[in-house]
Amino acid sequence: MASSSSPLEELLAFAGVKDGTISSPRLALVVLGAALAAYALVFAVINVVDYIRIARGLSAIPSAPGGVPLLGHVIPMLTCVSQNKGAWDIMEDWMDAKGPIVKYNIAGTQGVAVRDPKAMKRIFQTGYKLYEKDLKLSYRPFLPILGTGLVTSDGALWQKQRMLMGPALRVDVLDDIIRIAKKAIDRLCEKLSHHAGKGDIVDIEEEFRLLTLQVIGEAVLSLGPEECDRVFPQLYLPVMNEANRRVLRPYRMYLPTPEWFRFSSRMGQLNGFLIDLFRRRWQARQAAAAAAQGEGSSSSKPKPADILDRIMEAIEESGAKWDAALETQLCYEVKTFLLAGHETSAAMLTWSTLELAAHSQAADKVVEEARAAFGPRGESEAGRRAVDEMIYTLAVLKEALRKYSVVPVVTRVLAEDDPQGLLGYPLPRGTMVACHLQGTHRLYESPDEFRPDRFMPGGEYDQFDDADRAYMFLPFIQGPRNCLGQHLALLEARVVLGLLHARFSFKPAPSVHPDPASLFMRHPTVIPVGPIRGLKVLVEQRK
Ligand code: HEM
Repeated sequence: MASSSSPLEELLAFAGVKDGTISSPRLALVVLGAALAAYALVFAVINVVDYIRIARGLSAIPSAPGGVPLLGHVIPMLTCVSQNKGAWDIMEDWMDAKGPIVKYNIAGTQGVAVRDPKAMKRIFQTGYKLYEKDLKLSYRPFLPILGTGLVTSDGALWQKQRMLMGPALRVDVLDDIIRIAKKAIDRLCEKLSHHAGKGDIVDIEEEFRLLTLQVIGEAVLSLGPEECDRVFPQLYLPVMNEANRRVLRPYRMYLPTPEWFRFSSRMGQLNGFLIDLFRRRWQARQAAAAAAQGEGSSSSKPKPADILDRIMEAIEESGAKWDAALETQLCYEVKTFLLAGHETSAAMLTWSTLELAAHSQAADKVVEEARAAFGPRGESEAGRRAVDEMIYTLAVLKEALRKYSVVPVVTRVLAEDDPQGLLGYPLPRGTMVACHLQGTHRLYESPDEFRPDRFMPGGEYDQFDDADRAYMFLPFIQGPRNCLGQHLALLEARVVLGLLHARFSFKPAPSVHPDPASLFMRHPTVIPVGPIRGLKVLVEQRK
């Protein structure tokens, strides 16, 4: 006859507990297992309670169509790519169907998507401290690169860094940008002159990527074009590519694959390269300051060479100690500038070039402005004032940013309950908020049409209500966390777009782009959003 014992007795027997004496290391396993199970249970209960709290808080908000129990809206998000739509396009469909605010649920993460300018004002301006960066999801794959840099920090650290970095990207550095951008575009034009009129196919999107990286590399670190072309394609670009892959395949962050090891090794080398450069620069500054003091020199400080010099000046003035923590933080900031500052600008230039190829009158106006500022063949240097007068070129760039929303969505997560909430709906702590910049940009008349005049004085943009206007154009968002590089980006792009078109005209290569309609289709998975098949062009000298 089989003996019948209870599960508890069996567990005690497995653990070796006999007659109140402990006789086996199996007990440790049982205790560990029990502790893990208890932890998992508590974790699950907390999550369920939290889920219910957020669901209740969002109950009055219209739900996005297409959700199913448990998975929520995961399926439309995963299947949209097969229709050449991005997750952001699906969100826009939701708002078209349900209004300016909808709630969604992606496998248990509950959020709302909004596109109304009044909601944007709450998120970016009046309530910005409540609406924190979402580091757990959207920015997670980029954290090894951006760390606690400006884009991915919050609270006191962000405030301190913004105060320190802000001035380095404004004011007089902008004059240097014109010179740096002109050199870069002169080099690209020299390269293009070998292809012009020969039927050669040029990957202009890739050329813009290299050019904007050279500009930011020189503006921030005084790197020459050869050094930029040597260091970045080897270390920085592969790291960025892997981070981008991790957005759709987050498991790549954890699996110790050969790519994972290559990523870590390149990160280490890139950090090493930057920190070595910082140390040499800092020591040179200290040595120069000591020499000047020794000579009793009272001459004024030399003009900073680049953005790094300006940041170091601010560090010296703040009295901060140079140590490993400061080096690491500076490394994050510089990588943030590289990341934030080149692909976005390259995407803006690519779309603008594509639209100018399709709108010859707009191209003629850009050419006219560039020749007025830089001379008939772009041979002269131009000052800030002359470039500021290129207002139509600026309108072209803004219209490209509006029509294509290269950053279509930014996400936030509510740090506390927001009783005022968005569009009359209070929101509970923990809600994800998709600020749908693309949705806002489509609240214009005939949004699919490319009309730079919208951004000319007295144009459609100027006609918006005073209270809303600033929140109707959000490529750089708005408020205290707005893009620190926006003036730099628009200045650089005016020089590049203007001089490029003053010298050449472009036509999408028919052999690569046989279907003209697909030229204007946006990439569904990569931010900043570029054309789905890139942009390969034929080049002609402009008369
Ligand atoms: C067309 C070009 C650009 C676009 C469309 C763009 C767009 C944006 C957007 C949408 C944000 C807000 C991100 C968020 O809140 O989650 C942002 C932030 C930022 N951008 Fe840009 N950006 C551009 C160029 C640049 C350049 C050239 C630089 C630097 C040289 C730069 C540096 C930054 C920094 C440091 C932040 C973080 C600001 C903060 O949180 O305090 N950006 N940018």
